[in-house]
Amino acid sequence: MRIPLIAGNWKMNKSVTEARHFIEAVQGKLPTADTVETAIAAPALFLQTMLEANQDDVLKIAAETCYYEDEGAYTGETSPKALHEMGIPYTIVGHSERRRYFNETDDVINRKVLAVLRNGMTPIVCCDETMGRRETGEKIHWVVNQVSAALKGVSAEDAAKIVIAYEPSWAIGSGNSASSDQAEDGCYLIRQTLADIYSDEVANGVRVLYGGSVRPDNIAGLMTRDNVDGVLAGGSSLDEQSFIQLANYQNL
Ligand SMILES: O=C[C@H](O)COP(=O)(O)O
Repeated sequence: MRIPLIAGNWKMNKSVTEARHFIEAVQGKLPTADTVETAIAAPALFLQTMLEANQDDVLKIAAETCYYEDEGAYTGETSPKALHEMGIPYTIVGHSERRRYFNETDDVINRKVLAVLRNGMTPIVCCDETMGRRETGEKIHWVVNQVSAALKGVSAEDAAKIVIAYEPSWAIGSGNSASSDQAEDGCYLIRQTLADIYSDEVANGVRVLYGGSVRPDNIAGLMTRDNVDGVLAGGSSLDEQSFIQLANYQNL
């Protein structure tokens, strides 16, 4: 059984103080991890404060990115080794904003996936899709290529542990979520790609999330779909009450 994962991605928002207040506010209000797992990915400079405020340890504190080397002369980068040492379990890799604004290529994303796994963490690998490609029917190649490139050299054993997020660019921050049919299509395609690369067993164990304008008023419909195992929410994860609602979507 795949335990749903409701994850937030704060991007470059909030201050350290606001981050601490958020974590304090959600204590005791999130489902226990054996029913629905919850995570917030935040800028690296907030993580220690968030870990310290996370007294009940239900919420997973995650990173938004990291570098693909463990240490060395890479000014300004975040070490996956150091993240693991802090107790960070998840790191987002290959978000479309990293691809677009920081020129992350499939090769860089693949190296980061390998680095996150090598350091005992789980990558949340983001898979993008542009409106133009969706309309011209190129979606299949685009999604399949991104998943295949990101997982190059990843063993079946490691692949079984990863999380993949299907995040169409046209839905991110637009207020227009994919419909539940579109989300299911994208997540199914990713699972089929995993089955082709590895096996049905691996594909059926991997959690595939949908991301793009997920809100408390549309999460329940998305989560009814067979291949949608959770969400990666941006804007609606910034407010604690909204995130608590997302996490408790089964009661909405
Ligand atoms: O990682 C999260 C996605 O970029 C979605 O962001 P959004 O919920 O603000 O559309």
